Amino acid sequence: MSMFGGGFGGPGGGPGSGAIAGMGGTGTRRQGNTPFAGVPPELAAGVTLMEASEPAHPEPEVTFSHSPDSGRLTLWSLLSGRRALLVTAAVAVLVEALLLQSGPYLVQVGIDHGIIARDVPVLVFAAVAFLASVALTAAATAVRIRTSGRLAAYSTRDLRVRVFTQLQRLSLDHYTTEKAGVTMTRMTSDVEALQQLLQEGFAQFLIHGLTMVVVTAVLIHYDAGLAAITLLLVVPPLLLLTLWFRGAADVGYQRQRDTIAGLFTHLTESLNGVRVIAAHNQQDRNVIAHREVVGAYRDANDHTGRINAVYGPGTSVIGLLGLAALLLIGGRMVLRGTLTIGELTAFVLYLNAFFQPVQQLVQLYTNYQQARAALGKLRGLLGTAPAVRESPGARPLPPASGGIELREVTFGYDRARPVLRGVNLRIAPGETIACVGPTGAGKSTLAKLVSRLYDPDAGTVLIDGHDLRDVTLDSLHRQVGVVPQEPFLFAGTLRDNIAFAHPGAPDELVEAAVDAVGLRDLVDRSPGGLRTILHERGQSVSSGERQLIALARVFVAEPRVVVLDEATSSLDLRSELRVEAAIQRLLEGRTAILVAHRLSTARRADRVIVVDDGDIVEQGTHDQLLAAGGRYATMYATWESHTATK
Ligand SMILES: Nc1ncnc2c1ncn2[C@@H]1O[C@H](COP(=O)(O)OP(=O)(O)OP(=O)(O)O)[C@@H](O)[C@H]1O
Repeated sequence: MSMFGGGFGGPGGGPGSGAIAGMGGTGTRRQGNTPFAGVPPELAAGVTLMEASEPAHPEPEVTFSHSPDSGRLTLWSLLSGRRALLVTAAVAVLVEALLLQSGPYLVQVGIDHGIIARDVPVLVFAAVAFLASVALTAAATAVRIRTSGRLAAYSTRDLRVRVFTQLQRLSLDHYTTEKAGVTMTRMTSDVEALQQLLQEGFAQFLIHGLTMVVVTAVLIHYDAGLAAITLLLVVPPLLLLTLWFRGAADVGYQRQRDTIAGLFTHLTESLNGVRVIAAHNQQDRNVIAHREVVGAYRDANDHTGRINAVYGPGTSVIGLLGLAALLLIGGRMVLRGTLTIGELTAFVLYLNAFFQPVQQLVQLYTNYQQARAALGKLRGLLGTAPAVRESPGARPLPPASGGIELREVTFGYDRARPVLRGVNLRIAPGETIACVGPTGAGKSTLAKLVSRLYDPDAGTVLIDGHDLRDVTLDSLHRQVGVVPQEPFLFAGTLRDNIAFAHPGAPDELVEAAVDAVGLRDLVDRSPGGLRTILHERGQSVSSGERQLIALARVFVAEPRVVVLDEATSSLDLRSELRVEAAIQRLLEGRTAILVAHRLSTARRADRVIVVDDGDIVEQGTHDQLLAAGGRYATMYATWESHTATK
């Protein structure tokens, strides 16, 4: 499915139309010559059969809310949501760990009471019991892998949705400070590190931990003296080595997380800027830069590899030395007749069983460290409060007539350096205001405050007398439409993009938007009409067409107020005239704030305001300002002479 409500199937592919039929664009809008033209008659029977065996995919229960993420993210919070799976996995782990320890005991029984005592039935019993324990262990392992796999899959699915919801909730300031690559790392490798721990790590950790406890108890039961000597020989050096490893691994895995975030950051930036890089012949430099970030990641991996290379073989050597000591001491006890051959064999096997988990635990510890580092980063992201928050008592904005007021508004991206200072402005319902001024003066910032992408540091922005902070964000965004400076198109159909803000929009409204903004040509030229698939970020349409699609999108959303940040990229004269005509049509009967980069747009507005030095320095109609001979008049004269020479 596409990310839009209608999907490729468009409005017809709603619930109940079936997965495959939905892909084909069910209902009245199928087109005979498109790739999604529906199911050919000769395949219909097969498709019905397949649909019958399709599992049900109910509508997802996820709902979006602007309220901050509640609850602290912990490993337990990830697991506790599915208690039945958790209990089943825990029981399977317990059974598996206990069954695994029956092997050496059965070998001892077979040797001492079967072979040495020449008792064939006991030998057969020991062998059959061994087989049965192997079969039962396999069954318990299968149940454990299945349940822990499901547990991990469901928990990380929930976590991904939770993090994604938070990403949707965060306001613009977060995205200007946080790099996209870092966010990508949170959603990919950090979540995967947790998934790995939940899927295998925890179960293995429990199995090996239990094994070590059981084995110690069994060794003491066989011969407390021998167990004490052997364990005293191996446990202290093992403990020292483990303590060293813990400290070194903490640093190593943190470094690994940071360097992979750097790698993703460079990758996403390079992909987004691929055209600029090619146009400026910077591929060489970019490859070198990428080599550096990949190199940092390689160094971090190399570092953790070196630590593991010391710890892994180190524990092996300690284990083997322990075995050698056991052979020597235990062998002498057998010779003295205080220990049987079978007991010594079981002792050797159990000691081996004690060391294998140690090796595994090392691996698990590294896995745990990675997951812990990831958890910390994800917790930070989930705990970030959006700068623009819905107040607890927020009420829906009633249908607005569109009167806007800025009262003593002061705002700065950095509070210490305000971009706007004590701005006052009243806009009557239905009035079009053009905002002009030198670059960096704060025009777009003013527009962003009206659409509540940021909140003022001081003062108030009101719509129909309601402070924007007192109304719900949903109701505000429904009534205030925004056309950004650089329109963003999603991969999907032309229709999906036009009806983005209102996926269920009737066809008549979408068609009206197409005609109103002058997109009819493009629709008629495209092979699939409105169902033509656009490439990611609208790469397959021209920049003028992208602007028209963005205007059509707002037309379909039918807001009362339009905030339009005019694109700075220049178009050819014909496209520019088309965009200007589209803007005129879009603004009919609506309150509008235009950030005008072309003074031809300003000329047509009801009122022009000149923003400079953090405030409105002039305002009036185009003619009034020209007559006043102030800044606007100078700007206009410069603009006119410039366009005349073009
Ligand atoms: N996200 C941001 N973080 C920090 N500073 C910002 C941010 N966005 C804009 N600024 C700064 O705020 C000031 C006003 O920017 P704004 O985009 O409002 O200017 P503008 O008048 O719309 O300019 P232009 O005509 O070039 O679009 C500039 O100095 C700019 O560098």
